[in-house]
Amino acid sequence: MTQHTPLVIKLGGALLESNQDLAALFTTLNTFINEVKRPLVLVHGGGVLVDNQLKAMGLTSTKKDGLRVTPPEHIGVITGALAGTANKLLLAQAITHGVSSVGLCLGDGGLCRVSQLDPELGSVGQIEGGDATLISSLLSGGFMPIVSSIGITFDGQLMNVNADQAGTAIAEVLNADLVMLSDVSGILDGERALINELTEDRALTLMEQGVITDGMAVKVKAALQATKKLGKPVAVGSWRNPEQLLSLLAGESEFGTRISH
Ligand SMILES: Nc1ncnc2c1ncn2[C@@H]1O[C@H](COP(=O)(O)OP(=O)(O)O)[C@@H](O)[C@H]1O
Ligand SMILES: CC(=O)N[C@@H](CCC(=O)OP(=O)(O)O)C(=O)O
Repeated sequence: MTQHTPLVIKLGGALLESNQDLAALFTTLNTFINEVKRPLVLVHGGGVLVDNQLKAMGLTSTKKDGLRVTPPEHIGVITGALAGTANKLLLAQAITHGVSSVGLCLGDGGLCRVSQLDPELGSVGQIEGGDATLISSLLSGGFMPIVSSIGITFDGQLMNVNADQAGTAIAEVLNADLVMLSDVSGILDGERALINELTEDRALTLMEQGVITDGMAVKVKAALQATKKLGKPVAVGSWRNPEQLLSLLAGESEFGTRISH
């Protein structure tokens, strides 16, 4: 990782359930920003929050191949959970930890162009490229963008985009380095042991064998695509070990799983 290459960190939504882990992570980010002085962008999910909000509204939700089936009547609640509550909780953490930040969604400034992925999934979006202008000017102004995975189609429909796909797409738009932080130490093999280096061939085998499943399969597929487009590995690790994260961000240590093609 070179000094001025932007770094995109994708945060999995389970982090939002723990104030202690949130505080530890933002303390680390503050240190990173002050010491390493590298442009930083956060992209976040919030799957757990979406589950809770839908349940509270008496709505049931299903997933297909790790993606949430999103009937158009659910998109308002999901937008509220992701672009509203999750985004603003993270912004609040940034403020209280002294990190100047701006909360955005994929539609702001044309950051990501989004279209419907598959009519069977309803209001689920896929990203077809984007425009780094807004994020670049925020980074130049010393702000850390915090981006939710809600997108808007060219004809104004709100879309629920998987946050791993949003993270990889934004890393591609910025030609950034990418670290994906989840609730596990990295990608685990059939014996639940951490895999340090994961290549495409092994990833495909582990997905076929049902060892990498659900949200992790979506993450690995998105990461594999990003490693090809970016020409560099993507790291998947835990938000539970911010000290390790700092070493990784400083280019000092191995961390979680490195995915390469
Ligand atoms: N081989 C695997 N290694 C690690 N986690 C896996 C694996 N296969 C499935 N998972 C599941 O994937 C989850 C992480 O994916 P996801 O819930 O989408 O995370 P996030 O919200 O952080 O993006 C883990 O908590 C775990 O339950
Ligand atoms: C289409 C789709 O699956 N959207 C995801 C968006 C949030 C997300 O990806 O959150 P995590 O990073 O916490 O998994 C969802 O509705 O759960």
